[in-house]
Amino acid sequence: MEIPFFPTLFSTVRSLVVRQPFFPTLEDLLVNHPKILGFSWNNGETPASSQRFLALTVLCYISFTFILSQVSRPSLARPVLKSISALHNLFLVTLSFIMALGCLVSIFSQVPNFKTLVCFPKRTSPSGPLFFWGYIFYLSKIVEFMDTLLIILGNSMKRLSFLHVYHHSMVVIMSYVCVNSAQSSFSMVLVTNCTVHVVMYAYYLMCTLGVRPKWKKMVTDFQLVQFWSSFLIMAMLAFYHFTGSGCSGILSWCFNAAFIVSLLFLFSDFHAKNYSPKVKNA
Ligand SMILES: CC(C)(COP(=O)(O)OP(=O)(O)OC[C@H]1O[C@@H](n2cnc3c(N)ncnc32)[C@H](O)[C@@H]1OP(=O)(O)O)[C@@H](O)C(=O)NCCC(=O)NCCSC(=O)CC(=O)O
Repeated sequence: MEIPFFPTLFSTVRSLVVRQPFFPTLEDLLVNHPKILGFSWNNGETPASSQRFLALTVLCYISFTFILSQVSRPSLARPVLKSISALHNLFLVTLSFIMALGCLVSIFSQVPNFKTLVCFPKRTSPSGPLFFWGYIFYLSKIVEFMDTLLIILGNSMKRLSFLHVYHHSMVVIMSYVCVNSAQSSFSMVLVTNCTVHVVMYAYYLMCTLGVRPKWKKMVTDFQLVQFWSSFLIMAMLAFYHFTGSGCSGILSWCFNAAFIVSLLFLFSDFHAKNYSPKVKNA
C-alpha cells in the first residue's frame, strides 16, 4: 500500500531540482563536504551530545531566566542593545536559511524515495548529511536562548511569557531527541521550522531596525500552519509504520506530538489574544 499524491510529487520535484545547473555546486558545499558526509552523532562523544549536557543547559536556561527576571538588571544603552539584537537576528536569519537549504539539498541528494523521507528504516544510525543538519539545528536552538536575554535586557517583561520560556526550553530537548533517536521525518520538520524562522527572525530584525512590519499576523499564521502540517507528517508516518516493517524513532515522535499539541494550543491562544477583532478595536 502506498500514500497517494505525495510520492509522485516528491519524485517529480526531485528529478526537476537535481537537473538544475546549480545543484552540483550546492551538493558539493552542503552535502559532500567531508565534515558533513562523514558526520556521526555519538552520544557523549560528539560535542554537546550527552544527556548531562542537555539537562544542564536547559536547567541553566530556566534558572538564569528566572533569576535575571527577578533581580535588578544593568541597563544597556538602547543603541547597544539594538545593535546586539540586529546582529543576533541577522545571524539567525542566515543560519536558518542555510540549515533549510542544506537539509533540502541533502534530502534530494540522499533520500531515495518519499517513503524513506517519512519513515527511516528501523535501526537507522544518526550519521551522514541529514543528521549533520539535525545536529546544527539542535545547536541553533541553544543560540536562540539569546532571544530571552534580549527580552530581559530590553525590560520587556510582559513579553517573557510562559509560551516563550516553555517553547525555548522544550525545543532544545525535542531537537536533541530527534537526532539521538534518528527520528523518522525529522528532516521535514527541520526544513519547515527553519523556513518559518527565516521569516520570524526577519520580522524581529525589522522591528529592531525600527520598522514594524504589517505582516506580524502572517508570521503567527505561518507558525500555526507549521504545527498543523506536523500532524499530516505524523499521519503519514503512522501509516508507513503500521503497514510496513516499522519506522525509526517512533517513540520520540510520540513525545514530539505531545509537544506540538501544546504549542498549537498556546499559539492559538496567542493568536486569539493578539489578532481578534475585539483586540484590534480596543
Ligand atoms: C510574531 C511573533 C513571531 C512574535 O510575537 P511578539 O509578540 O514576540 O512580537 P513583537 O511585535 O512584540 O516583537 C517586537 C519586539 O521584539 C524585539 N526583538 C527583536 N529581536 C528579538 C528576538 N530575537 N527575540 C525576542 N524579541 C526580539 C524587538 O526589539 C521588539 O521590541 P520593542 O517592542 O521593545 O521594540 C509571534 O508569532 C510569536 O512567536 N509569539 C510568541 C512569542 C515568542 O517568543 N515567539 C518566538 C519563539 S516561538 C517559535 O520560534 C515557534 C516556532 O518554532 O516557529
